[in-house]
Amino acid sequence: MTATASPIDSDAALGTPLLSVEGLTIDLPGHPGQRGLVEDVSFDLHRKRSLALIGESGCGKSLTSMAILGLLPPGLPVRAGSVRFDGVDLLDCDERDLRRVRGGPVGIVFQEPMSSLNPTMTVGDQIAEARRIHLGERKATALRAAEALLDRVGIPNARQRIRSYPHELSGGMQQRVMIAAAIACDPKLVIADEPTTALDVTIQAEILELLRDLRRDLDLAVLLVTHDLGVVADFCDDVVVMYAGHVVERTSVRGLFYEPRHPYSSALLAAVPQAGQPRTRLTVIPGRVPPAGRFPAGCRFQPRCEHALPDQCARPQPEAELSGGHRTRCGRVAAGAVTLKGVPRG
Ligand SMILES: Nc1ncnc2c1ncn2[C@@H]1O[C@H](COP(=O)(O)OP(=O)(O)OP(=O)(O)O)[C@@H](O)[C@H]1O
Repeated sequence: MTATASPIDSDAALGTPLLSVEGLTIDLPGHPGQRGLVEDVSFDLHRKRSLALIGESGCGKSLTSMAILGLLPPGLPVRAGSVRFDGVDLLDCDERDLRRVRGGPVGIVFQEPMSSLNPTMTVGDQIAEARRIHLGERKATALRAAEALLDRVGIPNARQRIRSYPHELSGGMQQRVMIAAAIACDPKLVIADEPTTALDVTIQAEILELLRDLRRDLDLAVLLVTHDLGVVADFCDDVVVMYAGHVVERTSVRGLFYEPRHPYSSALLAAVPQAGQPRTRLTVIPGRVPPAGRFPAGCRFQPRCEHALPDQCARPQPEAELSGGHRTRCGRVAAGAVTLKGVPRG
């Protein structure tokens, strides 16, 4: 695995972020004000860049991405924070305003296309409907655009395929339709939550390639939710590592792979097989992510961390900024008491 993304860019050089999540906190239902499902999550995504939200299952990646567009399941309250997109705080928007954002300036691609596509409408009508709502196009114009979009995302015989229903397409083709719908109204940002996880490995690579081309051609910013570090290395510029609802590290992809600054990130990297390295036993992170409601005080990774000091790590760990905008939520790393291993260079 190679981290090919750009070196760490300073926030100042990149200008105002397109998306800025600040202090996002989501309560565990029935436990207001306690250790949240997602707590004090902050990150910036700049125009034309791609940022990965990574972490093991249950770390809060999906809740964070759903909260951005007001799509949290009912009963999950956002206690605090802001989500500024293009200057507007989406947490202050009502449902009507959010509908204008979703599928318009922000496209969404979910893991399971079948649960997002309408099974009773042809794929052409679904894409055309988005253009009619968001861009005010007439039906015939919108259908022509839908055909061009299906062609753009690599669906053969687009003229015929606009009349297909989702169940008549393979999983990979359905995901291409989802992507066509996501880019239908000239978005600035696409949020993709595990877009390739449900697909065969060969199809996964094709879908990632498609997303990469679209990102370049359409100047898109992409927020990618994934637990696949290979995808992160191939596709992303920046990365936010989440653990048990906290952001534990924020950096460039290069920063993460070569100079991780949180023991959890370093442990994640050690658990990935390295091509070209002699076969050795893979390191496993002992234990598992604590269930919601059982998060420990202070550093939530502390019970699984080989570098933890019980007294110190049970205290709150504020995020510390290191050189080049690299941020960690480990007080021991920030103080220089712990040195961590990344992947070998070369
Ligand atoms: N509706 C809900 N009510 C209570 N807890 C929930 C609800 N939805 C999610 N959670 C909990 O919130 C935590 C974060 O879930 P989330 O789906 O964001 O994790 P994730 O990192 O995206 O995991 P995965 O990779 O498996 O999708 C988990 O502990 C989950 O059990």
